[in-house]
This record gives sequence, structure tokens and C-alpha cells, in this order.
Amino acid sequence: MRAGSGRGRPDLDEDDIRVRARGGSRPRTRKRPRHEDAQEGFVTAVDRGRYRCLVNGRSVVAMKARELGRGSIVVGDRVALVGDLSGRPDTLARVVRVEERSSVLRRTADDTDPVERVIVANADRLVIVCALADPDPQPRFIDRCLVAAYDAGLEPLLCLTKADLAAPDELLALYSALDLPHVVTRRDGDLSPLLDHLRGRISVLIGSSGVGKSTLVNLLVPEADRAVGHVNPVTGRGRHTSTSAVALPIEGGWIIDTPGVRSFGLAHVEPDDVVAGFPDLADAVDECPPGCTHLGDGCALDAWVDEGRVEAARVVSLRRLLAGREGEDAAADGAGRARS
Ligand SMILES: Nc1nc2c(ncn2[C@@H]2O[C@H](COP(=O)(O)OP(=O)(O)OP(=O)(O)O)[C@@H](O)[C@H]2O)c(=O)[nH]1
Ligand SMILES: [Zn+2]
Repeated sequence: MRAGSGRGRPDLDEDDIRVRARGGSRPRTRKRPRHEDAQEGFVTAVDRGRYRCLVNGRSVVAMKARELGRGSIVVGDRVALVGDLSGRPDTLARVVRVEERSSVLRRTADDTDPVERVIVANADRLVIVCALADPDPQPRFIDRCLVAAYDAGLEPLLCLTKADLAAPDELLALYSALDLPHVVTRRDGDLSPLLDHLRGRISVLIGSSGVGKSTLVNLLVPEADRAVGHVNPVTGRGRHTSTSAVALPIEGGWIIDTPGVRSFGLAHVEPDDVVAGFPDLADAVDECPPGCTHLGDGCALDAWVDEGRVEAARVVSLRRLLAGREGEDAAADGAGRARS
């Protein structure tokens, strides 16, 4: 609801891609105009062409220099700025350079915007937040996020919330073959295991509606006060915001909250890289005939399921992602249901 509301259809940025686009999805080096006096900054929020950046410990609002063209600037970007860097109210600096990105995450295309847009740059960890109950856990959502994380080169962390309502064992069993780091949280529980994973890192939080993301962020970064949600993170004024990601400082690192981001797009991910998100199925897939789509006859996964050597649920999940990649709506279904 927040994402995209109130904005017209903006022009495509050069690093946004149509759902069916192939290739060209890797981070790229940008042109570098000279600005000797430019200062380094870190983008913490983006709203309607204004960028909030942390520069020398000060929070500065900036616009994009014309010479940067159509390329996007997103939360997590490392940028160079010139102009008024005082951070005083109603001042505006200029971003003159975007440094090469070490990773990019794209949100899913959806009905209102058929383009997978880059929403976060330079993250190194994806925290997949999933409730153990209320709403029920959604392994397909987790699997989709795992594929996105591995593809983007982010380390996944499974964060299972609401352990006071249900035990994590059944869900964890599904991922036991994966060597997937996880933490379990509960109401009034100890958050230090989670904090240990976040310290000094750039972590992105993703999860369906109601799983407890805001609750976690408010406990981890009390001054962020995410429950309020009506203060524009860029201008600081009380206007409803259309932002889709905000970086909050946490113990030498950043935690990036993604309100309104339903899931991450996979349309640009090659089938082999989707399969790579299921390392527990790798040995089975090795026995597939050359060029196997894993969706039709002769796929070795069927035999492995019949022989009880892999979890049927995992194969179903992989196939849903592979089949749904062309029409992202189908694949996003698992993630979308909990939102409605
Ligand atoms: N029992 C229990 N309830 C929790 C826990 N964490 C959060 N909740 C409750 O779950 C509900 C949803 O929590 P939020 O933090 O708003 O969830 P969210 O993921 O931010 O949801 P959206 O803002 O819709 O994306 C609230 O009523 C919380 O109080 C928990 O560990 N245990
Ligand atoms: Zn196969």
C-alpha cells in the first residue's frame, strides 16, 4: 500500500529491468565525473527524488546531479556528494557519483509496476523474518528469499518470530540439510543472538505482513520508532511516505527495513541459479538429463522423492519458483497471500 502510492509511473531507471528481460542484471561500474571536493556518503532513505545520506556523521538531504543520468540511487548506495553538506533544514546537497555496488536486491514486479526495481545496494545479509504462528509459516516465501539471497551474494539468516506461540522444530526440520543460520525470537525474549548476526553488517529485513518486523526493529533500534510510520524518513516531516526501504544504524552496521516490499524479484535469475537456492537438491539434480527443466518427464527429482532421498515439499517449492519465474505473480503467490 505504501509502495508506489501517490506516485505516477516514473521513468525507468537504467538498472530497473522488465520482468522478461534477460542479462544485464549485474551491478555495473558507473561513469565517474571529477569532483575533487566531493565527500563520501551513505544513502539511508529515498523518497521522490530526494536522498537522505549520512555524510561525516551528519544527515544530509540531497538530489541527484544531472550528469548522473537515469541510473537509480538506492538505500545502501555509497555516494559522493558536493554542495551544502551542513545538514541544516532546507539545504540540499548534490550526489555526483554512485560507487560500484557489491550487491543489489530487486523487489518483485507487481500489478502496479511490472518492473523489478533495485531497492537496496551493498547489503551483505538477508534476514528472512518468518512467524512460527499468526500468520502461519510460509516455506515458499522463505525459499524464494533464499534464492534471491544466494543470487545476490547475500548471506541469509532465518529469523523465526513468535516462538511463544509455536515451536520452531517442524519448520527447521525442513531446512536441516541446508546449513542455514537461524535465530528464534519470542515476545519478551532475548534478542542478543539476533544482534550478534547484525553487528557490523548491512542487513536487509524481509517478511510478510504481521510477522513482527516492526516489533523487532523497534526493539533493536528504539529511536527509529517504526510504529509511528508517518514521519517521512527523508524530509523528517509528518507526511505519509512512499519509501520502500530505510537504513537504520545498528552497532557499527545497518539494518535496512523494507516496508511495503512484498518479496524480491527472481525474473532475472537464471534457472540454474534458482536451483542453487536449494543446495539440498543439488545431488539429485546432478542426475538429471542434460537441459532438464526439472518440470517435465525424466527429471531425477521425481525418483529421489519416490525413494525418500529428498523432501517432497522442497521439490514442490523449487518447481513453483521455476514455473513461476516467467509470470512472477504465480511465484509471488505464497508471499502475497499473507498480505491480504
Ligand atoms: N505472540 C507474539 N506476537 C508478536 C511477536 N512479535 C510481534 N508480535 C505481534 O504481531 C503483530 C504484528 O507485528 P508487527 O511488528 O507489526 O509486524 P510487521 O512484520 O511489521 O507487519 P507489517 O507492518 O504489516 O509489515 C503485532 O500485534 C505484534 O505485537 C512475538 O514474538 N510473539
Ligand atoms: Zn531435473
